[in-house]
Amino acid sequence: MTALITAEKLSVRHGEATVLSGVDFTITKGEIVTVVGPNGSGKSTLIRALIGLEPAATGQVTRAPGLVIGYVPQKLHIDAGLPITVRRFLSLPRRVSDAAAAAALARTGVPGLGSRQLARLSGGQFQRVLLARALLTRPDILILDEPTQGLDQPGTAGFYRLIEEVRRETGVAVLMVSHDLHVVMAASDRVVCLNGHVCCEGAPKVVSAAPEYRALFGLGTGGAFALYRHVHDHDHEADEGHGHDPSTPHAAHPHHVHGPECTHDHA
Ligand SMILES: Nc1ncnc2c1ncn2[C@@H]1O[C@H](COP(=O)(O)OP(=O)(O)OP(=O)(O)O)[C@@H](O)[C@H]1O
Repeated sequence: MTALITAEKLSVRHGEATVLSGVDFTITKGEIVTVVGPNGSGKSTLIRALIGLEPAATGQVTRAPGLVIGYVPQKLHIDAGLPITVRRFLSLPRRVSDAAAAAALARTGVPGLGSRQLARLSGGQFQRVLLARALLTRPDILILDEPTQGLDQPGTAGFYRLIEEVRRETGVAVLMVSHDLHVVMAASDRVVCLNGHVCCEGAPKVVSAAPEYRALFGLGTGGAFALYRHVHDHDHEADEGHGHDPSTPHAAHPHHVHGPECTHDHA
């Protein structure tokens, strides 16, 4: 397995505050990994540190040589008064041919939008245009910070299906931050739960086979809430032996599934 990005014992500080501590993380070629966790748990910070936009206070981040990253940030403010068409936007910062632009828009399910004003797109169309622009760089890894924010449920499910198709066709790895817990569980190879440190991680299919998972996810939004209320009742000290190796995922132990109650520190 080729590691594209690896973090070892990564800590990140914002001023006096330690936002992330002791994070070990790896994503390999073609994997879809989703980071979940409560607001302020450091998800965007982790993404930015992995890309190199935030310095590590301690530990280190290693990226494969020549790695091409297609990054879609959490917030991209487009001034409603800024006259820019989708076609021109796709050529920023690097010019792409009309054929390539049209193909990328078709691939992401928004063919023929090229002449539209960027500021006038719907939320779902805009996310697909952002994805099209990221794909035009032929990335080894797509990094998407809450790509379905503001989309309705069908829009969200459709976006994840698209990501999966693109991965299948191109072999691109995908690292996402998401709050859409139901879809995340269905659409990710691996889920990492963050709360200042990695609380738990593992293959969703292992988690989804567990009765505890069904109790959490079979209840509509109640299930999602239950996930966030979960009491993290195990001792991390006792876990040190298997750490966060995805081959022995925390998620193999259903009671390890997620939750802000896992507020204790590894340090
Ligand atoms: N540039 C910054 N300067 C100071 N503090 C920051 C900065 N960026 C983020 N923080 C703080 O770091 C913590 C983690 O923020 P981060 O955006 O990584 O969380 P998140 O898990 O992505 O949250 P959300 O789900 O709300 O998007 C928060 O307490 C936030 O206030």
